Amino acid sequence: MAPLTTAKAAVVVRDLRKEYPTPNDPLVVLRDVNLELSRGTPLAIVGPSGSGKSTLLNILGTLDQPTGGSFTLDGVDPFTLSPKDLASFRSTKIGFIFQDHLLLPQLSAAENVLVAKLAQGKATKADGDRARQLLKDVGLADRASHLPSELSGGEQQRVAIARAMMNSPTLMLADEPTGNLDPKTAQQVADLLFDLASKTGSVLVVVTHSMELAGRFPKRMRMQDGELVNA
Ligand SMILES: Nc1ncnc2c1ncn2[C@@H]1O[C@H](COP(=O)(O)OP(=O)(O)OP(=O)(O)O)[C@@H](O)[C@H]1O
Repeated sequence: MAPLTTAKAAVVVRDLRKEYPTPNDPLVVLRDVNLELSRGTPLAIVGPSGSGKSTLLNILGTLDQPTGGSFTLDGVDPFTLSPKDLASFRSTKIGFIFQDHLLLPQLSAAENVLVAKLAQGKATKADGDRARQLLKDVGLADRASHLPSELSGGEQQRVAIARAMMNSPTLMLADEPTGNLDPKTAQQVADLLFDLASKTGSVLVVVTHSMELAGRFPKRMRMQDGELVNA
């Protein structure tokens, strides 16, 4: 049985389980995952291919539902929310950074940072100012009007980081954020992630195969046999 919840933990995962039906026995990907993270505790999750890292990240991102156990973010169980409330919870509480940054090719860097607000049809002047400040924070003040195709891979990933920060999320989830970058750019992007997460107090969770990236985290865990263990 997992220990009792710590009141100040932003992320609390208890006995989390995820299984997929198969014609025979179900495939159990997450067996018994427990995790507690407070603001300012960056975590790297490592583990072999197929061990369930992305599955866990998708559940923390509320993109997928567990089949057992519980997950709360800022004290809220997102899976009890209506689809509309869940979408709003996700967009305000969670920022995503993927290996393939998934920028919209027809939008400028600044519009990509603002995309969640534009999709809601209500980007205010203050939102525009924040997007510009974020682009400045990631070192791209002079690239705000560039299209993704006019930016390097590292620059595109920095735009994706600024986009993830737009709503000052409680939780920043990154799946192989430096996977497609050369070593020097990867280091710059990792530095930026740390800086921004510590500046904003977001909980940063990164899934990576890179031991170099994982080695920089104060807290590292490994997915092993469906459980998270200290690495
Ligand atoms: N929708 C699904 N239906 C059935 N099985 C799935 C589904 N999604 C993932 N799996 C299985 O769950 C297991 C864990 O997958 P997951 O993508 O979480 O692993 P991972 O640790 O992120 O791997 P990698 O490092 O290669 O990205 C794999 O065996 C995968 O085949």
